[in-house]
Amino acid sequence: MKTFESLFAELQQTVESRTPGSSTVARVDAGVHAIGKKVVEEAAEVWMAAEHETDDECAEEISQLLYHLQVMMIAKGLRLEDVYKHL
Ligand SMILES: N=c1c2ncn([C@@H]3O[C@H](COP(=O)(O)OP(=O)(O)OP(=O)(O)O)[C@@H](O)[C@H]3O)c2ncn1[C@@H]1O[C@H](COP(=O)(O)O)[C@@H](O)[C@H]1O
Repeated sequence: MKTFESLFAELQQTVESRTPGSSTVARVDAGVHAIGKKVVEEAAEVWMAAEHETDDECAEEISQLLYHLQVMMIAKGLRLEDVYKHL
């Protein structure tokens, strides 16, 4: 099973190597404005799922939000430690 750390390492590698066909590369290339819109959209979907959907559907929306937050971190050149130091 993937973890937050293992997904981040995978995405960093995918973007660094510019893996052909990767949606993550395309999202990073689209820039922080587009990524930010996705973060807000996914956050709203988490909220709606928490209120109106099953726990598993809510968990899936949370996983998508985490993914898009990681895409934002990579687009900004942020490392896990840059975020963790604020936790
Ligand atoms: N974990 C994820 C992941 N979570 C969410 N998403 C993306 O976020 C979308 C979910 O958003 P929506 O529900 O809004 O779906 P949508 O409306 O089709 O979204 P858009 O594509 O239009 O933005 C999915 O369709 C995926 O494109 C992800 N895309 C990739 N990953 C993982 O990232 C890794 C690299 O993926 P690639 O870059 O695609 O090779 C792989 O391990 C993937 O499993």
